[in-house]
Amino acid sequence: MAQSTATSPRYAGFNPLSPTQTLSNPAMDPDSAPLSSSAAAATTATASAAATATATATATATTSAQPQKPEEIEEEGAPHPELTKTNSNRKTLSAGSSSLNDQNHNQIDDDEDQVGTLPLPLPSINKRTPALLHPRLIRSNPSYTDDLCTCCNCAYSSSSSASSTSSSSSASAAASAVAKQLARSVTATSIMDMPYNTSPSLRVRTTSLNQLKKTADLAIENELHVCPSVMSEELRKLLPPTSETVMTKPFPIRGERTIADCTTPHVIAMVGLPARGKTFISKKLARYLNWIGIATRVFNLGEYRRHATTAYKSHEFFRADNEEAMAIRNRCANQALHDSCEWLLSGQGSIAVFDATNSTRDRRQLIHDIVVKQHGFRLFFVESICDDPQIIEQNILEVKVSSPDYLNMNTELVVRDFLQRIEHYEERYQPIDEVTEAHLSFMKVYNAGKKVVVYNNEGHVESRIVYYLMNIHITPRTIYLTRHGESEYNLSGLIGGDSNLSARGHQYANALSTFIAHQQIDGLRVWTSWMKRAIQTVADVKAPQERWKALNEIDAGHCEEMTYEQIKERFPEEFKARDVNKFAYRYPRGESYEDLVARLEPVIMELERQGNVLVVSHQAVLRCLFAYFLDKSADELPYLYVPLHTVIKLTPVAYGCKVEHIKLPIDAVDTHRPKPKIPGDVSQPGLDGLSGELVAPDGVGKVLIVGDDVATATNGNGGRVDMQAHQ
Ligand SMILES: O=P(O)(O)OC[C@H]1O[C@@](CO)(OP(=O)(O)O)[C@@H](O)[C@@H]1O
Repeated sequence: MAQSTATSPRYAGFNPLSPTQTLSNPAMDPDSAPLSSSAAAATTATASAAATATATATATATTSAQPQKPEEIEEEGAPHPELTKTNSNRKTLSAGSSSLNDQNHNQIDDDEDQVGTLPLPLPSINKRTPALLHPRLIRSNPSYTDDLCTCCNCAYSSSSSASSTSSSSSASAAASAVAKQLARSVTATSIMDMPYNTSPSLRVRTTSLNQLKKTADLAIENELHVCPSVMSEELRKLLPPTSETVMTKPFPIRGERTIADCTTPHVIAMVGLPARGKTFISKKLARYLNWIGIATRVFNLGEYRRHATTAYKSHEFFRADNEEAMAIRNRCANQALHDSCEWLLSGQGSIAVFDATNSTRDRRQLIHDIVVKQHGFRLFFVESICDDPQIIEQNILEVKVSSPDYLNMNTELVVRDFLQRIEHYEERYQPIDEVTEAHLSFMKVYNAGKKVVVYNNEGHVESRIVYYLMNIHITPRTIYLTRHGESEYNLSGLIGGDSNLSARGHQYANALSTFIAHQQIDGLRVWTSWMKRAIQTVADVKAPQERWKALNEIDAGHCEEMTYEQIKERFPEEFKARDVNKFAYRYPRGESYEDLVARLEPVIMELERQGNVLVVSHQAVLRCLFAYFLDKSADELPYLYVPLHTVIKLTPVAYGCKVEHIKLPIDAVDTHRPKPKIPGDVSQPGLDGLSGELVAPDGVGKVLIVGDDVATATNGNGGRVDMQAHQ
């Protein structure tokens, strides 16, 4: 990724109060590294400070308020990829094909019908009950619009009660409605369906609600007939989590933080010409948001179109005057948007990413009308603008060539056809305009992150998205993950602690340095935890080294330096509870995997900014990092197989990651404890059957065994070793 010439201070001068900000990418800005100071030393950043915050308060929105017709089909989204490697067969694109077309603002609106059912496997929709909705959503429902609560003007009141004659009786009736909704949600839904019901504190709430469910009698229901603002603390705890009822801790854990921050569903709508990396951004963003605990799903219009028709024969399909195709495209766009909103309403997710070109003002207005006005959701546009022919070319060659649209087609023809497809879009493309579309909230990413503009940032979720997208890059690189060499505690089955390497652990340290030297990795940096076993493992690795406290192993609290058997014996209930929900389980006075993910977010952010990195850490920590790159769920994460004396090599490709497991030929104990069939059982073989075998679970990668010739080769001449500590 090209480096910006203007730099910004931490968070790139990002100021939510400023309506327009032009930000530089902080990728090489030492100040913006969350934990790293040494990263700064390595950067060649041309970091002048001060993001050019060209805050222009553009107040007048001249956008037409008339009902909009979806005039243009906004599809795009062939399979994606990281627009990375150069290709020797690369064709040069005509300069004209990549130019942005800011003209054609007077475009026709094609007709649109809201029909069209696609055979997509969408989840069944259970509407959220109002009690589970954010007040904004309740307000957006006509039956809840008129009367607000007399206590606090919240939306816990409604006009739905025909009997309400005064404001107080209206409030009481409304409270009653809410209580009924609550009771209904307790009985019929939904707490167990909440995406984050794994959080320990939610577990408490779930239990309470389940009890309530059992005993739900009139008395309890009556007690709930008050606005949450005046409800007792006790009662409020029983409410399903809404923005009013979730009490976050000073350092909230993942699930709680998520619910509190993301109570209002969001639609992230992509904007941009084809081959501008929109699908890449969508998928990567979704992976990140899911990993931090915000349930996110991508709705890719290209997939809808391919389900709807096999009519695509050539770029002619995308001509603006192709009425038949336009009708199909419009139907698909409407359906995808409709499904996004339904999915959010169902309560299954918090963020829907609408991956389409959305390249005209009218289309964006229509999206705004549906998402914001009709549903009361938040809407954030992410426009990817690219006039660098090389990036566009790479994108076409690496992603579009393998698109189902071009099965069995010669590469040259694909490139030609796709460039013509882009031209059809260019005829009508209208980049987001901060004057005529001043009511929108958006960011613009230029040339894969060289420059970023943020406008009307509305909140925390948007800020995180902006920050994340400012940090990712598409430069080819490789990340190596490995655990420390076998430790003395590993040998005796003790968890945690800070022991030294065993004799075999030292052998692994030698083998690792040899392996790394043989790889001849350009600009490699080495990150380790602060633990002795990790630091000893890279003693001979010749590359700049950094120590991250955030990479320390999971804190087992009272169970530190015990074997699993000892924990089972001394704390049987705790031991069992961990097996029941290993992701959410927090050791007494220690951490959970959920906590670990939160602790590791800055590491991921910094990893995204870096080039080649070797991370030497621990079993639980590496599971979390691995899960981010492989898009693994919270259920799978704590059981990912990360054996000792094995290097996991991750190479970004297309929209994902190539994974190689490279086992160096030094024996080690197996510390993997599979999920037992019976919680708390230490004798039974696990459910995943991984114990003792080096396999690449789920076929996610291949296992390579590096031969003795490499492992015993002499160390290469290494580079400078500079040590930095991170806290
Ligand atoms: O979450 P589980 O499966 O217990 O694995 C984490 C454990 O792995 C261990 C080894 O048992 O990690 P490591 O040796 O990599 O530091 C423990 O220290 C740690 O508590």
